[in-house]
Amino acid sequence: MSRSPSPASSLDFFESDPSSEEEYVPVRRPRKVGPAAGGSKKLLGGAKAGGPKIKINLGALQRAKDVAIAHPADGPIEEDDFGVGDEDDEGYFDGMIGKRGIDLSNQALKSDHSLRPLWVDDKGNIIVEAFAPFARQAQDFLVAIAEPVSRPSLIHEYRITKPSLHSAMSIGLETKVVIEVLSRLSKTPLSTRLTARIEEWTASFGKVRLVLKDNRYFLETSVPEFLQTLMTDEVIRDCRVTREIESGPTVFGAEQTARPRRDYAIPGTEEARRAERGEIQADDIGQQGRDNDALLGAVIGIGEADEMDDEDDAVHSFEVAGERMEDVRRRCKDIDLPALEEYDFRNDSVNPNLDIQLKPMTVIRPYQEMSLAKMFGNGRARSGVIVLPCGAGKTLVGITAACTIKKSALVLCTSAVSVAQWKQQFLHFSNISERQICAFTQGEKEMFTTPAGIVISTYSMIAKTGKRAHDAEKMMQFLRSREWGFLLLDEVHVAPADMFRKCINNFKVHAKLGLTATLVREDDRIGDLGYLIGPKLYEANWMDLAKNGHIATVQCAEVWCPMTPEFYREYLRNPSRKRILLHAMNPNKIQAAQFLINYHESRGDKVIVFSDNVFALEAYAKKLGKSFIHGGTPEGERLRILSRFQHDPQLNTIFLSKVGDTSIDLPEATCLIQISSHFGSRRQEAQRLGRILRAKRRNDEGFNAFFYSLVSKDTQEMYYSSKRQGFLIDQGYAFKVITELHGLEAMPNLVFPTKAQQISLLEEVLNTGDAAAETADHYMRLNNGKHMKRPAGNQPSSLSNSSSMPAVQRFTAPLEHLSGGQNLSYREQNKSVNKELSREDRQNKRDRVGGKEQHSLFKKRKQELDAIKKQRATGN
Ligand SMILES: Nc1ncnc2c1ncn2[C@@H]1O[C@H](COP(=O)(O)OP(=O)(O)OP(=O)(O)O)[C@@H](O)[C@H]1O
Repeated sequence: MSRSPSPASSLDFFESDPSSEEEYVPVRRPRKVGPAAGGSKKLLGGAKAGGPKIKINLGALQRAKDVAIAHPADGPIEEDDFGVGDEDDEGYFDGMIGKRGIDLSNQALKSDHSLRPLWVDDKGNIIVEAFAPFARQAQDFLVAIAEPVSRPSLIHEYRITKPSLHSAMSIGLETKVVIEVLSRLSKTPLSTRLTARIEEWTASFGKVRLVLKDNRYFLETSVPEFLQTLMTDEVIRDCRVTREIESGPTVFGAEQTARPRRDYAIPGTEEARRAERGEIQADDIGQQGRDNDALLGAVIGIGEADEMDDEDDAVHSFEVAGERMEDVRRRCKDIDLPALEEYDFRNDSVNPNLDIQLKPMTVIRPYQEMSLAKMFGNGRARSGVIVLPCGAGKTLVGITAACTIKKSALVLCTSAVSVAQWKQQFLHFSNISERQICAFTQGEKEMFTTPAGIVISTYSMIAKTGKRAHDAEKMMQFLRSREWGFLLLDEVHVAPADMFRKCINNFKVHAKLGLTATLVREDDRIGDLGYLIGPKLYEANWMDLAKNGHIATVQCAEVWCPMTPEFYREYLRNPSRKRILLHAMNPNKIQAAQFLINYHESRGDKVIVFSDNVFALEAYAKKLGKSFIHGGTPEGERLRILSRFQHDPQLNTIFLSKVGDTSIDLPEATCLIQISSHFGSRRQEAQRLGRILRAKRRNDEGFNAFFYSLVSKDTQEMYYSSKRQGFLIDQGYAFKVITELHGLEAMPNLVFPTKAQQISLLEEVLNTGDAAAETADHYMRLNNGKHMKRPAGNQPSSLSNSSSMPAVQRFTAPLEHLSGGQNLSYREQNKSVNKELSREDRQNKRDRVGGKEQHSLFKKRKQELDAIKKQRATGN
């Protein structure tokens, strides 16, 4: 089977069967094609019981994720199918997968291994044969106990980690159940090392709780040794609050920790409707979930999980300082006594109830119900994170959680647009009245007047430091002074950023729920969510949701556009800042964009073209006669363009800068073309794809949405592009490479058809100042979000059909301006990549002074000076 990019050379694949093996070979650069790739053909699987030793290379499996293994039982799978031996390629998949591989060399297969779907190694790496019997049940179980690493069509990967086991414990699974079920699903016996590790990692989970009572936080445990550890720990001791009358820890009765069963239905579910009609009693509530557990137990041969045995005799507790919450949580995690946060909202008589419920017409979907069942599984509200794909309805999940808890709630999101959307959705899906819900943004600063209510704000608004306006300060005091039943964090992956952490720690909150589609950051802080918010409670499988019509099925393609020789020559010669502009403005790319827009408009699609580079955005849009929106487009014009895109059959394509990555709900859009993007951000790629996942037509027979990334060949864009795709590939999306667009050259009105025109474009690009993205985005930032008059002759004209290049004014600006990303309240980029680029840039500058090659005499002198400096520094 071939591992090189698909030879697809035209758009024919639109019409082809998406399940066709030939068409969906995973797309990878032919980095290493040679003897190693086609090397030895050792036996990999299909062994007899007790047969040969097994060694699987995960990195290689990654490459083979979508290679169809049609009949695994029919014969041995050969290493070549997985590209084993192509070791040099490993670094290519950095960050996507454990590179070490899964080693089962000391394990013998069980006699009925073909019935069991899992390969499990002693480090907790798991490979699932998604085509095997019981694979479905196995995956439901794995989602609860392990981290999904990659879930393409046939081979899935998971990894057991400490946080993933804590998530499992937090939703009520027991250590022995985890081991028992894993062992039964595995083709080989579990190693003692792994079982010991699972036991060790779960031993103390759930034994320590962090509880908010009367505006004071307490650490609670029923295990005396843990109490001892906590009270003697240096950090925790430092966070302890001792009051005169309570010098020692307080002791409560057993009822404090008893785990109740859920005896209320989650609003919006069939169960809730049946309970309302009196068809089921309190005792039967939650039975469906228990039945499912029993069914899994029956399939794998064990009984229903026992109730957690934590009803000890007494609970010891001591107070910790509210303002030291982050330290307490982090320290508890570090000493392996993670503090569980649960809220017994039904028995909270201190905080007033909020009269909120879902409107009768609101019906939540099965996966939304499943995620909420994890949060409310034992009758209390567990703090944690729910991960659902873009467009899958996270807002309704959050609203339903608020309707279940029925206490005052604080909702934080990333922008003022999202605040407005959340408010509107609360009013749409629930019975909350305008009096009970308010927004806290630059423009709105009201407080609710009822005893309980909802406040929606942004992370930046809450995290703001320094002097605030009087009304904003009053609002903050109001927020800080009270207890909140529920803190809802939208796009929770932003929360670990330094400036936003205080949003979590600033308030007295009982239950926290984080929502996100992409639990990824390009730094390593995503793990902090575990102690900042709580464990991951649920993560949906994108492909399953697409199969069931909840999100659209998307065909993804990367279109390789060769650089014209003239552009490439300049690309090689120029520093990286200019290079970005050169590969974005490559005439072949502009033509490819024109061709794809025409093709999709003629099919009746609505097209969004994304460009982070605002200079390119304007240039493309004007040249192709399309509307565009970026940070500098006035609000009224933005709304007008968006509304026309939705309703006007004459306006079928819009160009969007980064401002459209999130929070723009355009269910009409069915095709996305990305012409320039912000380095290697996997999250941005997923969020952009999210714009078409909610396509209105998604349930039409045979409907596909389309996602293209236009990449200038042999430039750094290719590297970033493959990095960006990492997250989506792990969700099961296959990116097809298109190397040629048939019919492009014959297209009437093709832009830049002659060499002379291309060279004139090149001249314009080269004459453009380094801060080529000087656009209204920049003005927005300078003017603190308010619009500012642009210089004469450089007015944005979003609807302009002029074919001229945008007027440019020269001024200096940092590299980020080139991406149009400076207008976001939260930016994420691969720091190491940026460092590399600026280092390269500095080096280029050093070598070139005033655009000319530095004279060798200066170079030599510089080397001498460097040597002297070094000598001085080392004292020699
Ligand atoms: N159960 C449901 N019933 C009806 N409509 C729903 C349901 N769940 C979600 N929706 C609708 O689906 C659309 C997408 O939902 P939402 O905006 O909450 O997605 P999201 O997951 O927050 O996406 P993103 O991550 O892109 O912001 C909305 O129009 C919402 O009203």
